[in-house]
Amino acid sequence: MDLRVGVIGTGAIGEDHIRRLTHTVTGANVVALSDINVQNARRIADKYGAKFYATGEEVIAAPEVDAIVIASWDPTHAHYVLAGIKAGKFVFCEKPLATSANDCKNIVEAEIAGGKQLVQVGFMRRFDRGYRQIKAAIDSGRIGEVLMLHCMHRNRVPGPKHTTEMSIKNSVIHEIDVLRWLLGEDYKTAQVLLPKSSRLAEDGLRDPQIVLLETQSGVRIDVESFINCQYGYDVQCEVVGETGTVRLPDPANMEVRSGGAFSYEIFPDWSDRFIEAYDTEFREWVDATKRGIVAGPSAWDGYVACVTADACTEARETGAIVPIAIPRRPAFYKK
Ligand SMILES: NC(=O)C1=CN([C@@H]2O[C@H](COP(=O)(O)OP(=O)(O)OC[C@H]3O[C@@H](n4cnc5c(N)ncnc54)[C@H](O)[C@@H]3O)[C@@H](O)[C@H]2O)C=CC1
Ligand SMILES: O=C1[C@@H](O)[C@H](O)[C@@H](O)[C@H](O)[C@H]1O
Repeated sequence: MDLRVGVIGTGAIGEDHIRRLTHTVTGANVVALSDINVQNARRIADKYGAKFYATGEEVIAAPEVDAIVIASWDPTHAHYVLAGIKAGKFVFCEKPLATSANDCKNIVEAEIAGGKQLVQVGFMRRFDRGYRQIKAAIDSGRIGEVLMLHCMHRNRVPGPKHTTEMSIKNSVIHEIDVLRWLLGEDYKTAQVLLPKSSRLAEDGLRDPQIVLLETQSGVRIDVESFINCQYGYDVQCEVVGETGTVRLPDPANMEVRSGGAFSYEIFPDWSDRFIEAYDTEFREWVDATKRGIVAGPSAWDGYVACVTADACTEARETGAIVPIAIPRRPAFYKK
């Protein structure tokens, strides 16, 4: 039987996930949805044959809904995740799990109190073919012990109402999660450097930013976050080991030789750049949910990412090197 999914938030990625659950992933069906933008949500409900509900809470309570996808704005996530846990339903929550570590802690505690893991966080880079290849290379020992990582996360232009804080809590949070997953260890300290700001960064936005992380074993990481780079969506990652390096491949795209020049298209945003990762993420989520388990990034991973992002925010505000106090992982969240 198909997994019957209710979606909260039908904006850019919410609609894309509805399309993917309907047309790309087998074994699932979007039966209910809600958004405060009622007109757009009704249009999407009609298009995909789902039932429109006036509130997210009604979607969660709907008897025909087995599992929830949350794709509303970041500050709304915690409330809906907690409601999903209370209803005993599986929840896929787009990143970040919440906008504060304290809200994440409440989610983790609620999940533990309920006695069953239900929540997966939308850290889709763990499902990307290139990052998976890097992980396999690291785990095989092919480049020796990892010493350093050089990463880049560039967006062409920021989304509406993007703030300096969001560059880390909404954007670099992807690196915070995926690098921790690649290395299999948590972070120890954070520092944020603020280079000269782009003149195209409006409303006082500090952009670019450089996030420096140190892991518990001493691996050093630099992440350039540049939200206003203008030329395209560009994610890079190079891992330097004792005996070699591995680098994230760019997605396959056509090469053009024309007019005396060689060119290679760079995607404009995340939706095309990571399309295969999102597809794989949802295939695996539907499969695991039908088996009654959480197999992807957990609420614990969302919590640790948020603790780290909060430390980065403090580091940016104070200019200090901030220690990152990662709580001890409960046995409930097996590694
Ligand atoms: N994994 C990834 O690579 C990506 C993740 N995201 C995450 O997905 C979420 C949505 O992002 P976008 O689609 O880009 O934003 P968006 O602004 O296009 O869509 C968000 C939608 O949520 C709705 N909404 C806001 N508050 C609501 C509430 N209380 N109840 C129901 N609906 C509500 C808005 O009306 C809007 O339609 C964000 O949390 C973002 O961080 C977004 C883009 C990529
Ligand atoms: O999650 C995402 C967006 O919300 C965020 O704003 C972008 O910076 C990220 O690259 C994208 O993957």
